[in-house]
Amino acid sequence: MQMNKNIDILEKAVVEAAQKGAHIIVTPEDGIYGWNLKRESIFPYLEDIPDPQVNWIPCTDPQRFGRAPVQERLSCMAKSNHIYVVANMGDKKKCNTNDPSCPNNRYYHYNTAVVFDSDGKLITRYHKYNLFMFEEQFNQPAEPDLVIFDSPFGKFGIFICFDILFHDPAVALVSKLNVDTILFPTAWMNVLPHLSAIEFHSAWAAGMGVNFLASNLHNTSMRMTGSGIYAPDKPIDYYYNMDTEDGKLLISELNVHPRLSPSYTAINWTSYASSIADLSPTTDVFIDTIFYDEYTFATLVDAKGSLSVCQQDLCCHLSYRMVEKRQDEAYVLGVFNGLHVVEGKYYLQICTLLKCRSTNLTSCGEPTENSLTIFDEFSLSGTFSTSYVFPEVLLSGIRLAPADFQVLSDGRLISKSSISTKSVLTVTLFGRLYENDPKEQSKPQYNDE
Ligand SMILES: NC(=O)CCCC[C@@H]1SC[C@@H]2NC(=O)N[C@@H]21
Repeated sequence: MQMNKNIDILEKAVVEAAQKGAHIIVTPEDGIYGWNLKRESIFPYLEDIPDPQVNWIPCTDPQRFGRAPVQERLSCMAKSNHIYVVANMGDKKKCNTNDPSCPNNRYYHYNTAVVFDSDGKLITRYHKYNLFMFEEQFNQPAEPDLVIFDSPFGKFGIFICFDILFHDPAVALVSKLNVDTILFPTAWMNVLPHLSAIEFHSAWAAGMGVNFLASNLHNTSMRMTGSGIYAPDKPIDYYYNMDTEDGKLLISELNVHPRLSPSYTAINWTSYASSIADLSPTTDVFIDTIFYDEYTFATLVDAKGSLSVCQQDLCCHLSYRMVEKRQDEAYVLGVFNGLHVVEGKYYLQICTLLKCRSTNLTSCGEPTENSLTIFDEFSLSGTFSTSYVFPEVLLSGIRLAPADFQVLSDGRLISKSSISTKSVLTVTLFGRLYENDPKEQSKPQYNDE
């Protein structure tokens, strides 16, 4: 009954999307079974989801693999509206005591993304690999699955929420399997200045050169808002709303093969910064934290200038010009080159220009949402030792800046002339050095019921 209430909401969106001509719809993580569930309490919400190779249309043969009311309903929704439906649900897989990892209740529980094609056939099943904290109700699969499917509208890959911060399966889907579009159910809590949903997801699409369909839950009390339809060169449409509890259906048209579009060029992220003759770091620096990481910062003292800050082999370089140096706002250039260890371990290389929460420099890196300073121009680059760099630009009021910046093939993130009418909050090159990640993420495996 509870899951049907949630599916009723999703169904309205599916019907509207289909009526408006959409070919595929993505719905959010946790959108059907909900929240605050432990291993024992989630069990009744799980279904056995078969390997899609069985060629099954649950809508027409609902009992073939036992009771499967969620799969039956999703399949019928896809079939009757003639649209691909992507949803998140729970899978259960029986195991036995010969398997030392088999949980006490003899079932593995998986956080799972399913796709039904427009005939209602189950065509993919993906088990989330990188579980976030608070997901003790689920098990991590033994290996990351690279789940893809072909359709008349391009080649798709799928992963879920926290997966986006890691190499497998997210990066491998693009670099090894060349997918055009990522399907991304998520339940994303926003963290400024670098991990707000619309900011980071659009940057990942740009850095990886793919279309990205991000469907987030909308729950402002949990800082969850921010869905988007992103192309590599710009966000096509997005929704961010911390003022009301209203969700929104986003519908857009995308290039089926974004990397074939003339605007797409491969980027050498190190080239420009490495070529600057005088990249001697600014001497007047200070240390402060952003989301538990210790950054080295230098202040933008004048209305225009050039600054460099370094941590080990990562040097970040900024040239900028402000319309006016406001006395009531402070901006800094920051660098972080190290292992992030809170809520998961991942190695970051970050260059960032950001507005401090107040003119007190101890506030730099603390979340802040608004600014008044206008830049005529900026150019940010870094000596990255990774090719995985995600370019973020966030404007005052948590808005994206689709037409106001570009990334040059030598790795510079530069403003376009239109930036001089907007107030900038953060400009960031968010790099991930996957090869420096610890092999084991030391995640607890929850075995108790
Ligand atoms: N549902 C998930 O898999 C987790 C959401 C990811 C949240 C991102 S990752 C690190 C940051 N911490 C947060 O609270 N939000 C950000």
